[in-house]
Amino acid sequence: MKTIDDLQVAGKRVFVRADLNVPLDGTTITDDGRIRAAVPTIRRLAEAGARVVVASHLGRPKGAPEQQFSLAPVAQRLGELLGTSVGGEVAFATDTVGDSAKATVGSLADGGVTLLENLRFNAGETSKDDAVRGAFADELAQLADLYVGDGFGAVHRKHASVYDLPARLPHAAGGLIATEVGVLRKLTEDVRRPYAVVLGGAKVSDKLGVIDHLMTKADRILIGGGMAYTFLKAQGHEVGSSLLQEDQVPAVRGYLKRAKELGVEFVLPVDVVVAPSFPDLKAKAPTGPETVAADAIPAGLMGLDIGPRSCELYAAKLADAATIFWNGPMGVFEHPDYAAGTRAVAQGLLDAEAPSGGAAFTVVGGGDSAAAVRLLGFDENAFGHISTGGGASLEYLEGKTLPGLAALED
Ligand SMILES: Nc1ncnc2c1ncn2[C@@H]1O[C@H](COP(=O)(O)OP(=O)(O)O)[C@@H](O)[C@H]1O
Ligand SMILES: O=C(OP(=O)(O)O)[C@H](O)COP(=O)(O)O
Repeated sequence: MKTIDDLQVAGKRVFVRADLNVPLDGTTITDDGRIRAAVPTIRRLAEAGARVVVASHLGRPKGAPEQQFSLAPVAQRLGELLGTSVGGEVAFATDTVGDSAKATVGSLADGGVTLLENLRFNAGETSKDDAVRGAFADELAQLADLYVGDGFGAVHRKHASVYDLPARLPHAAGGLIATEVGVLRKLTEDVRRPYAVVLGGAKVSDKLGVIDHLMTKADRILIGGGMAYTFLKAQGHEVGSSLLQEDQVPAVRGYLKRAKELGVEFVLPVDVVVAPSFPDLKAKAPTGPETVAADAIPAGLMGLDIGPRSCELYAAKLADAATIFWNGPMGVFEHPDYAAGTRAVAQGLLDAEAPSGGAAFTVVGGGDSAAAVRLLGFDENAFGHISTGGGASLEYLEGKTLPGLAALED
């Protein structure tokens, strides 16, 4: 893979595919970790005299503009973080390949930075049809002379800006991708054991598939968050109105059976925190949740965090691990009533000590997991590595060819 050093960028329009998919509360960015992670590559390009065209997705709009997913607040924050290297300002294009994008890119001076509007406002970005994606990539290619792939969190997506565009322009990998791959590679080689993997979050259908592979690598797999209820259902328990991937229940039953054969330990919640409905994350008003046994979730109630006994169990299962990979919050940590499980697991990572002595090597992956660690007040430097990609790092660990990495190869 070429790096930025292999490109002559001065005076050239350089398209940087970043992952600036940050959590928002209205138009307020609640955690800017992914923007901070994107800054070094953008700054280097700008300081080398490139005209930098930054692009990203945010959330999952359905191929048309939706104001709540606008990247406008991100442009402002990116300008603040880049500071003097761009005069504190990043020009924002209110579309991706339309008049605003053409005009903004056209008026860039050497060393200037622009951010395009959300790539997913265009159906071509995520289309499964190669020709439709290709046509959108052709339009994007008109905006740039060179391509730098640096959106690690999206490299597992076969999307136009990630996969098709680099085929149309001279390309290189940015510094963030190089760092992420460098660290995660360690987890695919000889890991120190016991190796524990913690999985949670809400992207259940996306991430259940990786368990098949993780079972051949990890000694223990701890399941929480929205992921837990498909497992509890597979064990024959009712899960009320909790997040459930019904069509995956048979597959999960298979994982549990195979894990026994392989001697891999699955750790599931023994109790869960439930409420009648999903909490209002804006108001953050107390919701009066109750804790119930995981095998006795009442009909109509929704599991929103692992319970206190599960927190203790998970901490104990992490305590003697030598290597830990964690993706996905244990509960709806954005609301204080459902943050305890995520806090317990984060603390568990920090307290873990390998049987041979010394702190465990810990990796936290995922936009929300990384945000949770910071928002709950943990020092991000206390972890071995905080990856900007959740699904991306899981698929990397699986040994899959990731479209956004394959496309950067020569
Ligand atoms: N039991 C649950 N029910 C619904 N959503 C949940 C539950 N537990 C966690 N979540 C949500 O999962 C989201 C993060 O999931 P995900 O995107 O998969 O993680 P990451 O971004 O770290 O990869 C958070 O917004 C959190 O509120
Ligand atoms: O947030 C992301 O992934 P993650 O939640 O797995 O860390 C990336 O920005 C990818 O987003 P997507 O899962 O909507 O393609």
